[in-house]
Amino acid sequence: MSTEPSSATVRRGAGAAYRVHLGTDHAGLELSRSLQQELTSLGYDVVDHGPTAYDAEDDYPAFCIGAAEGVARDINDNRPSLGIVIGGAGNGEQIAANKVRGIRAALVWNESTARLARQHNDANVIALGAREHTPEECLKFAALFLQEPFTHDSRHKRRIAQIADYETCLTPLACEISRRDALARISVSA
Ligand SMILES: O=C(CO)[C@H](O)[C@H](O)COP(=O)(O)O
Repeated sequence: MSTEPSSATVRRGAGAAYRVHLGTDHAGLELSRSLQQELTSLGYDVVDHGPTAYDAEDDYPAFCIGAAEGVARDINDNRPSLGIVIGGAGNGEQIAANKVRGIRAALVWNESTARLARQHNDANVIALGAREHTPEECLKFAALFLQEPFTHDSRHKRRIAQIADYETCLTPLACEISRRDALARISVSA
């Protein structure tokens, strides 16, 4: 049974290993369209979460949360999947994507942050600012993000697990740290 939302447009590339979910707003629509074409031609299985037409008054949250939910659904189904959310700056789009459980969305603004998003953060979504870069730069950032593996270094896994713990158990990390500090103070004074 397909898990695609009915509003999403799926473009299938030949031999795609990864599915890529895209969501944007009016500020990123042109870039999203050219990224969809490029990524499809590179063999990615592209899912467009909109918008489908230019509207200068549209709002990014639903489109970007839709893309992030697509990634989260795929991860849940053990399907290799990543997401790209685009806006004028990318900030609000990143914030919206990060509200979806299981999503680690990174704002990418150069080649280094594109690589580090995967290497250190195992980011499954990136946000791009279409008004901040040329389309060629954005394509390069997207390609670097999609191709870069996570390092699986234990320190990065530990930090990602701390974020996931907070997300799933709502155990406030700050409380945990202050509890440990308090215990340390007690053992020093004893
Ligand atoms: O980047 C964004 C959010 O972070 C939006 O794309 C941006 O705020 C849209 O601006 P406007 O409505 O003035 O075109």
